[in-house]
Amino acid sequence: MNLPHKVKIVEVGPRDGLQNEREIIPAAVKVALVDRLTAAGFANIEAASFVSPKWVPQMATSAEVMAGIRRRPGVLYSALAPNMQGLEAAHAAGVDEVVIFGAASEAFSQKNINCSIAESVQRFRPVALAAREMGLRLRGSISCAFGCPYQGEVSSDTVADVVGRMRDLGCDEIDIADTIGVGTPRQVQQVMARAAGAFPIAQLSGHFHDTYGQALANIYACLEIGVTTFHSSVAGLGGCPYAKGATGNVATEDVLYMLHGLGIHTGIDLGAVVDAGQFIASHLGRKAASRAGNALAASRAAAQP
Ligand SMILES: CC(C)(COP(=O)([O-])OP(=O)([O-])OC[C@H]1O[C@@H](n2cnc3c(N)ncnc32)[C@H](O)[C@@H]1OP(=O)([O-])[O-])[C@@H](O)C(=O)NCCC(=O)NCCSC(=O)C[C@@](C)(O)CC(=O)[O-]
Repeated sequence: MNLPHKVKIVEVGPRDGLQNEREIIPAAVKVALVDRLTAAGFANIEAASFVSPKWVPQMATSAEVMAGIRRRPGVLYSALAPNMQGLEAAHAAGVDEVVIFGAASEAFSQKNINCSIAESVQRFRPVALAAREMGLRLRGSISCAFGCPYQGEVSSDTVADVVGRMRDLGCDEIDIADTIGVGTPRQVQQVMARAAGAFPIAQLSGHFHDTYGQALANIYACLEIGVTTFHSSVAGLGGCPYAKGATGNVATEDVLYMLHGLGIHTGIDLGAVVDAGQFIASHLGRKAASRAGNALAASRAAAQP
């Protein structure tokens, strides 16, 4: 089986990773995290979210975060924007890419963005048009592509249908998200292959939460069928406030350890990501949820005189 030589990792820790934290994290800590991730070599960092602060209070400091970070030329800084209000705030804050986020589950769509799938597409249409006029890159994200915490099964037909709608809105990239981490490798290949019938596989990305410990296997399964973009979260941070019980995204350190071990180029310095993971974990007062990150940090500490 031929695996790709190069993979793009979108670091989503500062947004997906932190949005679910109960204690409000100072903007300066978020800025320091994004700066560390920039220095580690990511080409794309999801740094902020311009959603209603009543819905996700942790993301209320997004404009402050965007204003504080040290940008490296060529790096894409992304943010969620569910509606025109979010888009305008994201544009004013200087994001490079906005993410419209829908779902393949009607129940989740209602819980997360307070509207049906069809209504969400109507809401995204002016956002997509305006984002184009503003010269912003546009990404679409589809939650619950492998299962839903409210309605259970989700069909691959529905995923492909939503992919088609996101494509018609002009998305440059579309994320197929396992919000609650229930997908398994063969299912993931089937859903991705259906999605690739509606949108080029080179512009699809896999966004896996690791709730059931399947995320690395699912990424490997995606590599086998030609997916080359994945999302991950430093220190395995994360969870969705509207998907109770869902744990964090797959840890970036674990993904990098696997990809580099496979000889796949990412352009990212794993050691610097381990440092970033230890930094944010220590701020949050708990151990990082990355097996490779913690092992590398421990072996480094053991090697010190
Ligand atoms: C979509 C809405 C706004 C609809 O929420 P709504 O209540 O139907 O909206 P509304 O238009 O009636 O507005 C209600 C209030 O929110 C304000 N408002 C409205 N929009 C904004 C905005 N953009 N920025 C700031 N404020 C905003 C608006 O001004 C108003 O304020 P009020 O008049 O009551 O004072 C809401 O449901 C929402 O913000 N949802 C976001 C939920 C969310 O962020 N979830 C987590 C991200 S998705 C995710 O994590 C999944 C993903 C992407 O990672 C992939 C995966 O793993 O599945």
